[in-house]
Amino acid sequence: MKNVLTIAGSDSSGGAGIQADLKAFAAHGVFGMSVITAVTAQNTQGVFAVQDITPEVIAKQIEAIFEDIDVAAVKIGMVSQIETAVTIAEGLKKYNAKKIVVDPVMVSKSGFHLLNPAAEATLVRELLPLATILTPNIPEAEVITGRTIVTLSDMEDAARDILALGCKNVLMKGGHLEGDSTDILFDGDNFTYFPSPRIATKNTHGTGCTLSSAIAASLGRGMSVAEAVAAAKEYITVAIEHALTIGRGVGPTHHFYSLYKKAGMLADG
Ligand SMILES: Nc1ncnc2c1ncn2[C@@H]1O[C@H](COP(=O)(O)OP(=O)(O)O)[C@@H](O)[C@H]1O
Ligand SMILES: Cc1ncc(COP(=O)(O)OP(=O)(O)O)c(N)n1
Repeated sequence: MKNVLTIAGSDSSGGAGIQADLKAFAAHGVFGMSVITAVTAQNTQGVFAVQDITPEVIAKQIEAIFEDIDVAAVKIGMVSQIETAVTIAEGLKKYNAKKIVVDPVMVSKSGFHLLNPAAEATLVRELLPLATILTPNIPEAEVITGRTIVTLSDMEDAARDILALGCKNVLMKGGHLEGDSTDILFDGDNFTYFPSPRIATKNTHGTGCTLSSAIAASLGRGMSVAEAVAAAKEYITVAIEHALTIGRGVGPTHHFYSLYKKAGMLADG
């Protein structure tokens, strides 16, 4: 079994962050490991408090894993502070980590700043160049490029700008646009479109975390970037189609629908 690491924040409600990442890893048949960057008090209705983990403890978690275990791929999510981004970059360079998926998490769907705005430039400078693939949503791509993005053509232009900053591939996620939810992969030469009809649901908590972890899991299992994105897009689409009405707000994606169905574990068969 391949070992895949998530470096991200904890979501107490289990829909996003570390918890979503580990569920996605389990559903993809890889062994999940975690470096926790921050602990959030969060549920389906919002984020209510954050405790950042110190750079020393983040560095120790990275050291504990890489000194002992082979890491096939890494996903980076909530980074929160300047020192956090610098510490992660130092650790991943020290251990020559490969197959790195960077989800440049900035603001939760509920509007909470999970990344200190003062740390945006550091994230771009320190972590983006390490990325095998960067997976920004539209608002994140707008912050990174300074562009306004409303069309698929705007997404392509932003992808070109982002790749020029040093990552090897960029997946522009279309969840925040009107109409179909089309994601666009740019590898420096070609644009590949991954369209899906927009699913009518309010339950989209953790969609970005789920997608980036699914990509990391498949990269860790040896797929190419394009294959991993295609597989992850199928996975997130099923996870949103069967998203769970948990809590009073925006419910989480369903990581195990296909597995449970195969095993006859669903109430509706
Ligand atoms: N309502 C929806 N229907 C279908 N796919 C969606 C929907 N919302 C998001 N997605 C997909 O979920 C993934 C995460 O997208 P997005 O919501 O843009 O990211 P984030 O969670 O980081 O804001 C993308 O693959 C996107 O296309
Ligand atoms: C701890 C933590 N990390 C990341 C997020 C953002 O998750 P995302 O997949 O972008 O989904 P939303 O929360 O925006 O629905 C988070 N909320 N918490």
